[in-house]
Amino acid sequence: MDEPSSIAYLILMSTFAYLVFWYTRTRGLQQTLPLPPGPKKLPFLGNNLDMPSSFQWNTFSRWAEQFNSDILHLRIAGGDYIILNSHKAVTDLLDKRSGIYSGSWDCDILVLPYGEDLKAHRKLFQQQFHPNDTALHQPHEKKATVVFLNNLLDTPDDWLAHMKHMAGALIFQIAYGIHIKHKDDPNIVAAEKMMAVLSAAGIPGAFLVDVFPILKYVPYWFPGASFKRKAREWNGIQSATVTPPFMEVKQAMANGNAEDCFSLRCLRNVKNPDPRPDRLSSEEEIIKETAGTMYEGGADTGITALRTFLLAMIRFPHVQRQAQEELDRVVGKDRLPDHEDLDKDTLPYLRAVIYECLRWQPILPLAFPHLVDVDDTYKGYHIPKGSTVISNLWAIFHDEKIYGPIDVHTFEPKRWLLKTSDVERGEKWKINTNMLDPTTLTFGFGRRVCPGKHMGLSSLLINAASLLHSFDITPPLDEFGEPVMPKIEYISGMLYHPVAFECCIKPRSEGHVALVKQALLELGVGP
Ligand code: HEM
Repeated sequence: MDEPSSIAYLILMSTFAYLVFWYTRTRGLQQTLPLPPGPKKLPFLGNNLDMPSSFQWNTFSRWAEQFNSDILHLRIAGGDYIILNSHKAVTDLLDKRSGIYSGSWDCDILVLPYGEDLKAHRKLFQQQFHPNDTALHQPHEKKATVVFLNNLLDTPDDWLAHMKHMAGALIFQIAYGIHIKHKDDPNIVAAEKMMAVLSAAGIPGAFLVDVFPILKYVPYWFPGASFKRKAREWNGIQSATVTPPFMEVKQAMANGNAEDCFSLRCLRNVKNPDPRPDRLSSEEEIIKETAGTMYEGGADTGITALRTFLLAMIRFPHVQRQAQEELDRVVGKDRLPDHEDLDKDTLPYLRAVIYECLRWQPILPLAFPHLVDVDDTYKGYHIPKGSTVISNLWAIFHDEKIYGPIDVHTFEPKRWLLKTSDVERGEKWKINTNMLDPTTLTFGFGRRVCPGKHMGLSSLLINAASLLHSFDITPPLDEFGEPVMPKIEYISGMLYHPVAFECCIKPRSEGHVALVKQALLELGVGP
């Protein structure tokens, strides 16, 4: 061997020896490290019997206290589960180590896309649904809200149906450029059927499999495995829902009369389209699936948030009045609120109300499970590769160290506000930016953070502002004219929404009615 090649050989061998040493050392170290604490595991059964079937976040919080640890380990159906109960643990792992904590389950019944195509889906979102490009969603949000307000004027008791229609119509407009006018539009009917299958309220098993995806491997005949039959049903319905509207866009594009929308923007960039109008190339299939996830990810989450908002407005009338005073001062009575008004410096009280809704009753109390791709260590504990990592957002949102000293179980928007001396503008408050912004938790973490986050928040804000600007929201009256206050009761599920309740939604004045009618005319979106 000549000299240079023997040096190269030596370097190669020492690098190899070092890598072997490092690997065995870290593997050895990891395997000697304990798992995070948690309830005692039974042979074969692990923690299966410890798991409550509802409101799991309360049990996780109790265990965190009992084991004095913000990170817990459970073994359920043979799978490893890591439960994170503090903001620090969630940020350290899911945000800072997002590169290895962003895996996903290939789970049949999950609301959102999982599997190999995930990266392609996210790329399309990044390219064609960018947070700075508000033109793709805000004008449609405004229109959908005005139609919603008008429907409330006509049949206020049907508020939930109107809300669902508004959320569905908005997504169809943005995803496919399709104008949904009637509540029995076949697209909406199909989409609602799809979401009904997913509704955790009706299918506790489905909720459990979302949170504990390993359960999907239990056999069909297993007692309680009815969610598996639902999953089959779901696959068929999902395809029947997302294919027709996408084919409409492809056809309209070929005819040269497609409206600007997410699908069209993506289709324009396709390198290898299938020339047949009723077929899709693999590239087009990915766009179809991605557009489909907009409804799955964006419709029910937004409705859940608005339902909590309405409930809070009924239960806390003084909060409603303060928000209306702010809207009257900033927006006035001659126009409806616009997106430009929704900045946290412009309507700080409204912003505080929305933040408080997101915190008080989190839309997804356990966020979405992530998978860890490799063995890891945290706080001296071993985190096994393949563990499902669950963030207990409920615990974080009710952590007194973060959201105290005002009682964290009380609905109190003032916890978000600081007094200001800007008396000239009539401002009393500004948002306390030192308080942990709930939108950094509500929409998930790291590489998997919700790609519709910007739209989710802006649509929630414009709806809340417009509702309070035009209407008074009060409890229903009984036969003696006495108010019947709805209870603060929630249904345990992946999406956390209140038990059905009634409310009175009345226009604040004739002037407010006229404003809605006028806006409807101006936007050219007659009922
Ligand atoms: C208030 C409204 C919304 C909430 C609370 C919400 C929340 C979430 C959460 C928690 C996740 C999982 C993030 C993670 O794994 O860490 C997610 C993912 C997702 N969201 Fe949203 N979202 C909302 C609105 C929307 C909207 C309007 C759209 C689309 C137009 C959307 C589309 C999606 C999609 C496609 C995913 C899957 C992303 C992935 O798995 O990579 N969401 N959302």
